[in-house]
Amino acid sequence: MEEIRIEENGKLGPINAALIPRYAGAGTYARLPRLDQVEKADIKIVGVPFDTGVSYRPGARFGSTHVRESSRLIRPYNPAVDISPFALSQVADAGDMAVNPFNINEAIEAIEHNALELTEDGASLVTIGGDHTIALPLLRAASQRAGGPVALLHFDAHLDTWDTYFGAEYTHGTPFRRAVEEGILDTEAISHVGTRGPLYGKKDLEDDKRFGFGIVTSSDVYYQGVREIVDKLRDRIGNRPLYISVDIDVLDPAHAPGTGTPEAGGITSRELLEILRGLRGMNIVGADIVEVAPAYDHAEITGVAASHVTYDLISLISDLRHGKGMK
Ligand SMILES: N=C(N)NCCCC(=O)O
Ligand SMILES: [Zn+2]
Ligand SMILES: [Zn+2]
Repeated sequence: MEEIRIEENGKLGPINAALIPRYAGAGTYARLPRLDQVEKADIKIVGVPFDTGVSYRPGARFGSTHVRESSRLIRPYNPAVDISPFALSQVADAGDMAVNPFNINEAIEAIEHNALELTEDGASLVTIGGDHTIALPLLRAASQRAGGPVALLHFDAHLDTWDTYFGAEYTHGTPFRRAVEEGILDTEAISHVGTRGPLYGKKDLEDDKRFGFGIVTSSDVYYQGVREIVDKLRDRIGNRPLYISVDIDVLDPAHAPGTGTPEAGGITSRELLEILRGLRGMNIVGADIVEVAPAYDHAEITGVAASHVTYDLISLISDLRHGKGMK
C-alpha cells in the first residue's frame, strides 16, 4: 500500500484519511510517519511497553499499542487551541523502546538511556504506555537535558510518593519519592492534580508535603473549577522547565476504565483536556501518558482519552517550539 500523506509547511503529516481509510494499515500514533521516514523530528512519540512495576492489575505493557490504535481518528487541526500541531513541527512516531520485563533495574536504565538518545538532537519526547515506574527514568533524562531539576505537574488519582512495596524501591507507586530523593525535581514547583481515594495513612500526605508537593485534589477541580486551578498552577510553576506526567487513572473510571488501579470520583476527560490547554506557553520539556491497560478497556474509551491527551500535549509542545506559544 502506497502511503499518501498530508504535507503542510514542509512537514510530513498523517496518512490522508480521505484517500486511505483511517482503519487501514499498520498503526503509528495519529497515523504520523515513523521516525525513519523523516529527516529530522522536532517531537518524537515513543512507546514504553513495560508494566513490571504494577501493584494490582497488570496490562499497561499493552498501553502503547492501544493508544496508537485509538488515535486513528485524530485530525490535523486542533480548534481548541487554534493549532495544527503536525504542520508547525515535524512530529514522528519513534516506535517502542525494547525494555526487559524481568528486571526492573535494567529496564529503568534502558528507558533513561533511550530517552537521552532520542532527545540528543534537541527533539521533545512524549511517551505513551507503560506503568508509572517509567516516569523516574524519563524524569532523569528530562532533568539531564534541562541542565538541572525540573518542575513537575503530575496528573493522577494517586500520590505515587510511597516508599516501597514488598521492599521494592522501583514500582509504579514510588517514582516521585525516588525523584525527589535523587534531586531531579525542582521542589518549589511540583504538584499533583486529581488525587483522591483511600491512603495507607495520614503519614502519606505528611511525607508528600515534606517533599514539597502541592496538591490539587479531584474535589478541588470540582469545587474551584478549571480556570482557578490553571491560574494557581501557572503562578506556582512560572517559566521553569516543566515535565508533565499523566496517569490516565486521574480520570474517573467512567472516562478511563482501562487502567490498573481505578479510583472512584475522578475528573472528566473534558476537565483534564481543559487544564492542559490552560498550560499553553509554559516551558514543557517532556511528557508521558501512562497506566493505560487495554484488557480492562471497553470500546476504546480509555484509549481515545489517552490519545487525545497526547494530542493536546503535542499541540502545546508544537506551539511552544514553532508557534506563538501564547496563552
Ligand atoms: N497507578 C499508580 N501509578 N499507582 C498506584 C499505586 C497503588 C497502590 O497499590 O497503592
Ligand atoms: Zn494512579
Ligand atoms: Zn500513577
